[in-house]
Parts: sequence; structure tokens; C-alpha cells
Amino acid sequence: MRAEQFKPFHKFVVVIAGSTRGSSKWKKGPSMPKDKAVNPMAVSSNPSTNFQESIMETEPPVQYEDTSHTSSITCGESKLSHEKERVIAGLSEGVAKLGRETQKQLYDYNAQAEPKQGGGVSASKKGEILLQRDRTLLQDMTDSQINLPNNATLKTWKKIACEVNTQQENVNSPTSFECKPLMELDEPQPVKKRRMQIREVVMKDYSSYHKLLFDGDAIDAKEYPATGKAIGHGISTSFLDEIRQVTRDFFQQPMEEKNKIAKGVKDFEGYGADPVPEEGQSLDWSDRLFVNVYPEDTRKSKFWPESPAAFRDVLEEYTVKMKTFTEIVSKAMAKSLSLEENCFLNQFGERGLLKARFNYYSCCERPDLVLGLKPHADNSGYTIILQDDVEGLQVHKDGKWFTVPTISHALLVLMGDQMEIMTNGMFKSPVHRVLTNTERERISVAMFYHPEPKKEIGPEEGLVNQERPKLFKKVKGYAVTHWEYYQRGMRALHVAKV
Ligand SMILES: O=C(O)CCC(=O)C(=O)O
Ligand SMILES: [Fe+2]
Repeated sequence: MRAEQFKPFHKFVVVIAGSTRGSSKWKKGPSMPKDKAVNPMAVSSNPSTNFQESIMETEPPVQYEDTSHTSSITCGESKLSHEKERVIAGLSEGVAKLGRETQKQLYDYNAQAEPKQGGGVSASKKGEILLQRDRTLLQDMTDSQINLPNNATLKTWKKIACEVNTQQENVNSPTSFECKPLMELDEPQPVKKRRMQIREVVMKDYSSYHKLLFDGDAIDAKEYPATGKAIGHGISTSFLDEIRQVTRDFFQQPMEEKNKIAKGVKDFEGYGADPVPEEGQSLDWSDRLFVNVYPEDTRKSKFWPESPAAFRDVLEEYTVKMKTFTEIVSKAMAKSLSLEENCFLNQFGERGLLKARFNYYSCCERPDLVLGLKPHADNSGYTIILQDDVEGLQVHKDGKWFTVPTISHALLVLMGDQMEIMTNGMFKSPVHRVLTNTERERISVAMFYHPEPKKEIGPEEGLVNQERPKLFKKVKGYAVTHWEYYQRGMRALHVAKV
């Protein structure tokens, strides 16, 4: 353990982003899984898709067997490389651009060709099925007769993609590979950049801490999502850089090294991308490592990287700092709402969880087609995000996406669904996503602060009155429900609504 102490009042900033506007624009979502088929194409991570519309078109999720493409690709015997996943993701995005009718035909066609996934199908078999599916889609779309050997290499994949997309003949190196759309889009929709307005405040002492952080202005601001406030978090810039560095170092290792801590089919923790359980859903263009960090007895050391060598120590130290940070911030939030300062901490419980997600977004040739991370709201109480200096994170407001600026010495605090419940909707959990870009890779570290899983949480009584009746029920195990919706690119919060 490193000796550096938490010094809360340094001149560093934290940005708080949370909506004060209702999520009434979102269609009140479906109730929990029913026996209904899911429209496989309804949840696309295409940046130009209006997320609101996607939600409205989306049918309730079904109880499902784990047919995760990710697990079948990154785990087990199939060993398809992440690079190949990316190519497939790019291709799938092309498919997503086809008209609904054509998509349906393609998927119907493939449904006949594919054995039922799930029970008993080995990882390598699933990998093969997926490869076959994408090959078939390519062929159907281009009418070209491409005969691929079963052991098609990554190079072959790239070559095909280029041939299909650009009629290029020779593609020998990955650098010349371009993930072009499979066909011209009807309406090209470049991603416009609107920046979030974030006010920064440098903290001087604890007495002003909570006022600056969550004063009435932040709560009542009309201009969601600009409810940014800055505070001193007392973590040195050099330490923040160290976290970024070990993160980069981890992801830049060979696949073989990273796969030593690969997640299994049923694991949340470990290295590997999020699953995409629905047919036709696109993979996020990112790599991730997910680990429980607090309390210590929730850690699974087999998922903590041994390489790079500094990783574990740095994460250990960051965890200690984050624990202190959550204690202070949770109190500040309570005070800002004129509540007893420990009320949220009591709801989180003494053994409130900290879970770390390390994200790596490699460059992508077509950021207008592929997202780094699909639109979602976090299931946490709140999430503390460390970004690097590459923009990519966007927050959704009034049908538009706003880019969150990067501030190298800042931590971004995003409200999660469970804080929206506890504050009876006073702090909103914003829908956010991550864009890809052509030139620079991006990393981020998200630290999710959750209530103890067995604890029931609900709106603070002090925030319920005649004018503001109870909006949410008491809930337990919200994270499990959230996960069912999240992985399909859907919101879950409606399940907690009164
Ligand atoms: O990469 C980012 O900035 C955000 C990541 C995020 O939203 C998440 O991991 O839930
Ligand atoms: Fe998130």
C-alpha cells in the first residue's frame, strides 16, 4: 500500500453531471421479461440512431439463455481475436444500415441456416456460427461469391471487408484496412459535437464543499446536463496519470496476456467485452476489464492483472482513495438536499460496493457507424469516471447528445439509477454513450459505487411530500434487473417507478 494520504482540499476538480430534467421523454419502458420476441434490430448502437426512437420501438426483453457473442468469441476454444470482433462489429453496423425489410430477410435466412444457440453448443461452434453468419450476410448483400475457408484469418477478413466495401484488391497490412460501410447510407448523419457546459469550482475547505458541489443551483438548474460543479478531490495529478498509464499498458499487451484473466460466459468480472445477447446487436468498439475492488472480500484475485506489474498496487491505492471520496461526496449530496448527512451512506451500507471498469477504445475508421459504448444509464448509485485527454463521452439531453469535455486533473461524477431512486428523482441518472474516433485511442476508468446488494433502497422520506409524491418503490437487487436491460441497450429504471 502506498503511503500517500487522501488530502481532500487540493486544487483539483471534480465535475458532477446529473440531469435535473425528468426522463419523461423516454417512453415508460416495458415491464420485466415477458414471453415476447425481441425485435433484434431495434437496439442499435449506431450513433446516428435516435436512441429515444429505439427505445420506443423496442419490445420487452425475454428471459434468455446466454448466447453471448462475446463469450463465444473471447472465451473457450474459439479464440477469435479481438481484432476480428472489431471487423465483425463494423460489418454488423453495415447490416444495421440496411432497410428493415432486408434485415429481416437476412436474419430469417440465417435463422434457418443456424443451429439453435445456447445449451450444449461449444464456444468454438458458436464462434464458427457467428463467422458463418457474417460471411453469409456479406455474400447476401453483395451478391458476390466469396468462398471463405473455415479457418479464415484476420487478414482474410480485412481483405473481404475491403473488397466488399472499396473494391480494393490488395490489403496486406492492418493499417491500410478501412472499415467502410457496406453500402452508401441513405442519409449520412455526421455526429455533431455540442459540448456540455461545465462550471469548475476549486475547493478551499470542507465547509464550502457540499455547498459548491450540490447547491440549489445544481439541483434546480434548467439546463441539464450542465449541472457541473468542481471540487478538490485531493488525488495528485501524477497519481491520476499513473492510473491512466497502467490502464493503457494493460490493454496494449498481447491478447494472450490479457486472456489470462478473461471472463467466462457467466462472469461479470474479468477481461472481455460486454455481451450482445440479441441477434443483430452490435458489439461495442471497446475492450474492457471489470473487477470488484471493495470490500476486499468481494475481490476475485484471478481477475486482477499481474501484468503490468504496477497494476495491482495502483488499483489498490485508487480503491482506498475512492472509498474516502465516496464518503465525502455522499455526505455532500445529502447536505445539498438538506438531508441528514449520513442518509445516503446508510442506504449504501457500510459494505457498499466499489467496482472498477477499465475501458479501452481503439481507433475506428468509421466513428459515424460504430459506438465505443452503447447508450446506457449506470446502475450504480453514482459513478466516478477518470477520463484521459481524448473526448468521447456524451450525455443525452432533449434528443441531443452533448460531449463531456475532458479535464485531465478532474474526476467526473455521473449519477446512476440508484441515486435517482434514493433522491426521489431529484438527481437524474443521465443516459450516456461513448463515441469512437479515427485518430486517437481513448481510455477511461469508471468506478461504480453501489449499495450493498442485499440492502433495500428507496426514496429518502425527506424528499417526499405532497408536491413531490413518491416516484419510486423500494427496490432490492436492482443491479440484476438493470443488467438484463443494459446489455440489450435498454433502460431499466421504469421497473422501480411507482
Ligand atoms: O468511457 C467513459 O468515459 C464512460 C464509461 C461508462 O460510461 C461506463 O463504463 O459505464
Ligand atoms: Fe456508464
